[in-house]
Parts: sequence; structure tokens; C-alpha cells
Amino acid sequence: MDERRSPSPCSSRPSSPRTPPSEMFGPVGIEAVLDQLRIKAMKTGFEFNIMVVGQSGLGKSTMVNTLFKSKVWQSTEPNLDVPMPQTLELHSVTHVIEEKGLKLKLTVTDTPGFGDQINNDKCWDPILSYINQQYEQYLQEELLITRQRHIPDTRVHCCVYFVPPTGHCLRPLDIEFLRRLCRTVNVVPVIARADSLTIEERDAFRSRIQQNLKTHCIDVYPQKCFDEDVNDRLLNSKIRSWMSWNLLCGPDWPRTHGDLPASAPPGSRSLLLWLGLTEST
Ligand SMILES: Nc1nc2c(ncn2[C@@H]2O[C@H](COP(=O)(O)OP(=O)(O)OP(=O)(O)O)[C@@H](O)[C@H]2O)c(=O)[nH]1
Repeated sequence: MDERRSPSPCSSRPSSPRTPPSEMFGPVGIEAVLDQLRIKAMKTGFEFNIMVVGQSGLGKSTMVNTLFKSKVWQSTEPNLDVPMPQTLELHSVTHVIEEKGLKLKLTVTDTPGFGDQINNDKCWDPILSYINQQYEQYLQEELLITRQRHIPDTRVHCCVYFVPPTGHCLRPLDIEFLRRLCRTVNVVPVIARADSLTIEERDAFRSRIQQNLKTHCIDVYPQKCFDEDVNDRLLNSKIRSWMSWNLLCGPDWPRTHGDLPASAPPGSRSLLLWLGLTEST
């Protein structure tokens, strides 16, 4: 039998008995925890899943296309300027963004528009059941005794809700939809096609939306429970004062607003600006 076998990787003995374990792995005190977490996060990266929800024709698919500078839907006739068809089922586009060595797997889920039926009762059901299904799937994976080291995260972290640019206030359908959605997921309301309103109209509309949300106890992102410390509170109150965002992302967005930095994924700016979400544009 060959006695010169390589040491087993599972062997409890260190490879060199003269090297103490603390030197091999660096400091092991509490002060090392932050560094270890940072190294781990840099290695594994983050996953962020956004869902876009709203009535038909408000520009959800256009936003996803603008964000990724690619077509969620592509015409089979390349030379014909065929209008984008209606989205009839949920589908997701994923891109891995890397910035200063940190990876972000960004997934945007486009949903079919609602609100064009005679009876819109329960039009929120397919979207809510998709969101709950993702939670359930993740939970079931976590409950397994032999869990995967990395559970694919398909849970919706943020839901961008497109408010039609009526210039008045939230419609009863939006209120009902938002009330249900807010109980399940972080919701960011945006004024869709905001270029169809003047700046004064947008500001007035935005404050009426904020009033409506308050009256109907619709707790959009960032919720009060995120105000954990002073810094969070300051940042969150700033974000709250901006709500709702204006969304301008027609097909001409990159042409009219300049090119995007090379660090961004194709067709994007910073996450909020990629979406064309601005506080005052
Ligand atoms: N003026 C203006 N038009 C926009 C904007 N975003 C999209 N559009 C136009 O609105 C139309 C509808 O856009 P879509 O992206 O198909 O809308 P959708 O919400 O995905 O529609 P469904 O698939 O029916 O749910 C298209 O003709 C777009 O060019 C915007 O910010 N401003």
C-alpha cells in the first residue's frame, strides 16, 4: 500500500503543525466580524428583485426596456416600427451588475396591466399570489434539513406601482390595489408618464397622492419599522418627502436625457435615475 498519500481535506490536523490557526485565518476577535462580513458579501454579491405593477399602457415594459437597454419584447420585423404588444403574462429580466468588485443580480419582473376589464374586482389576485408564492418557495427551501448553501432568492424586494397621470388623486382601484399590495411587499408609487403633466400639476398631484395614502393608511416604502436609528430616520424622512416619484422613461429617454455612465448596466444610470425616478424632474 502507498504510504505517501496526500492528507485528507477533512483531516482535523492543520496542514502545518507549526502554523497556529489564528495566523492562518487572521484575527478572530469581534473586530474582525465586519471585515469577514464584507469579504463574504463581496464574494457572494446581492440579489435584488423589482416588480413593476400598474394599469395597462402606463409604460411598465418600456421602463424595463429602458433599464436594460434591451427589448423585453422584440419585433419580428426589424424595420417596422410596430407598437409594443400588451404584456399578457409575468416575466422577468435579469442582469448582473458589477461595481467596484461588488456584484448585484438585478431582476425586474414585468406584470400584465390591469384595469381595462368591466369588472376589475380581484384584479390584484394574480400579482399577490405570485409574490406570496415566492415567499413560500423560499421558506420551504429554508425549512429543509439539508439546505442549499445558497438559496436562489426570487422574493420580490420592491414593487414599483405605476399611478396613472390623471392629475387629480388616486383612483378607487389604485387605493384598493395599493392597500393589499402594501401588506405584502415594499411599494414605491411612481407617477407614470409624468411628462404628460406640467411641473406644477405634478407637484399638486404628488401632494394629493401623499394625502390619499395617509387617509387610507397605505404604508408605502419606507415603512415606520425601518426607522431603527437616527441615520435611518433622517434618510427615510427625506425619501418620504419625495414620494411619489415621477417616472419619465419613454423610448426617447436616453436620447433626451443624455448617455449613461459606463459603470451602469446597459441603459441605466443610478438605480433610481435608471428608472427615471426623480424628485422634481
Ligand atoms: N409620454 C410617455 N410615453 C411613454 C412613457 N413610457 C412609455 N410610454 C409609451 O406608452 C405606451 C405603452 O407602453 P408599454 O410599456 O407597453 O406599457 P405597459 O404598461 O407595459 O402596458 P401593458 O403591457 O398593457 O401592461 C408605449 O407607446 C410607450 O412608448 C413615458 O414615460 N412617457
